[in-house]
Amino acid sequence: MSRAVLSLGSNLGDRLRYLRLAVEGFADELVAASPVYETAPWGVTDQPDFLNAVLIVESPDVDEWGWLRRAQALEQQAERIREQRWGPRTLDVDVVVVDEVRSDHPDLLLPHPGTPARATVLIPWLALDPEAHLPGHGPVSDLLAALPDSDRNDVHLREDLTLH
Ligand SMILES: Nc1ncnc2c1ncn2[C@@H]1O[C@H](COP(=O)(O)OP(=O)(O)OP(=O)(O)O)[C@@H](O)[C@H]1O
Ligand SMILES: Nc1nc2c(c(=O)[nH]1)N=C(CO)CN2
Repeated sequence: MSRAVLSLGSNLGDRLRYLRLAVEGFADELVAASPVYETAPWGVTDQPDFLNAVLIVESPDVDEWGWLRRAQALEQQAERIREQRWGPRTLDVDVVVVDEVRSDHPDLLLPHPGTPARATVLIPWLALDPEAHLPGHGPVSDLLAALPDSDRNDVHLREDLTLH
């Protein structure tokens, strides 16, 4: 049995449709889906706003590499073209954590190294699991509290949008 936290992001085309495509792709393993958030872009800031959300998925048959393969297959289905690091995309599915697994393989870094600094991941994750902790880093609520106000203020709940 493995349980993973996946982060979803889209800032091109019909953003909600792409996030829903990911949810449908994980329908058999879905434990919980977060609310949808509209977020200002970090990294490359000169690009459209993102929709971001987090899923918790669980399966007896899928290990961490299996979750990565599944994530990448869904990105492909979303006609994702990889052009620019941190640039616009129809669908980004990152594996944030898988249980307590640590990996320093460049194709699968676990926990995902961007997580502690990304309010766009921490806020939706906390909405699903207020007790969440990031292996090696501690409570997700503490990580979020350590970020600048401006990062938290860039993440806006979209109560009018749902993932299913
Ligand atoms: N935990 C992980 N989840 C998803 N992809 C990962 C992970 N760790 C390493 N990778 C690798 O990252 C590459 C994908 O990078 P991608 O283009 O999605 O980066 P990005 O989304 O622009 O940046 P970031 O990874 O910082 O969010 C793939 O080669 C993938 O194997
Ligand atoms: N707000 C926001 N900004 C981003 C995001 C994202 O998911 N949300 N993903 C990026 C590349 O992984 C780059 N910048």
